[in-house]
Amino acid sequence: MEKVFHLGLTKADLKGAKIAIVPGCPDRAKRIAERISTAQCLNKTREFHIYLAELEGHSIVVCSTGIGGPSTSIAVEELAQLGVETFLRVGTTGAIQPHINEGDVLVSTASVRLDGASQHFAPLAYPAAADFYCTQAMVNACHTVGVPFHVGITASSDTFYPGQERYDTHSGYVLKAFQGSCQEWQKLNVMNYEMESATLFTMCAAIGLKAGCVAGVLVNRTKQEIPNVDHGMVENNAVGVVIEAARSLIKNEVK
Ligand SMILES: O=P(O)(O)O[C@H]1O[C@H](CO)[C@@H](O)[C@H]1O
Ligand SMILES: O=c1cc[nH]c(=O)[nH]1
Repeated sequence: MEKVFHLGLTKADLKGAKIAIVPGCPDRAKRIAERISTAQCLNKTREFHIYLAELEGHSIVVCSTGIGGPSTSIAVEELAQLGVETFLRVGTTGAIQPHINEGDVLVSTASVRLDGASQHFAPLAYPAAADFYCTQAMVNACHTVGVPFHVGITASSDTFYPGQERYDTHSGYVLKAFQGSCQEWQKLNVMNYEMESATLFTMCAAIGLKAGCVAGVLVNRTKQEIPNVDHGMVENNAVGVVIEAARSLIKNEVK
């Protein structure tokens, strides 16, 4: 098989891996892979840093997606061409409900589609829903790891600033379409904002793949805009959950 366009890998490179852990941040990909086992770096190209590790005797890929839907859709498409069937995103996030604390872990059941890329896979009426079994594995993993967690709906935006209604910007202006949107999502019981899950959930459901998403809370937007929490602690909590979720999916699949 030829190498896929962006990731520059062939099917043989993945050694039969069926599960990918997909963080946004390239540096996080390395830390996750090394926390799982001795890890092999398969490639580093653009925002895609790809590692192969071994979990429960099976190969597992860790591949960063970069920020946002377009690059996420490339990583998912090309990993699927290489044989991956299940995608577990682990990210960071901003909470918008007052009862959620920094460091808590949020498991997304579905996402508000404030992205553009998902509309290249299915019309807006189609839900951005996580796979049930991936979500169940994430929730069970939260119990196993023993972190405070919340389960619910995420707003997933193409932009970090206007789409998440941030006024602490160069212009201070937010397009009318987004003015009041954060309060609307709060009233509709949305837990948080991040930037990839809408694309990930929609494309995976539409093309017959499975996806779940967990995120560590860096900031609670009802209190402040700039995080002042230990990023390492936030990442550790969420990464611990995604690794345990992957472990249980492998064990249950394989038996
Ligand atoms: O920490 P990651 O996985 O990158 O996720 C979140 O952080 C980035 C924005 O700072 C976006 O990618 C958002 O989804
Ligand atoms: O507020 C936040 C924090 C992290 N990532 C986001 O997309 N939003």
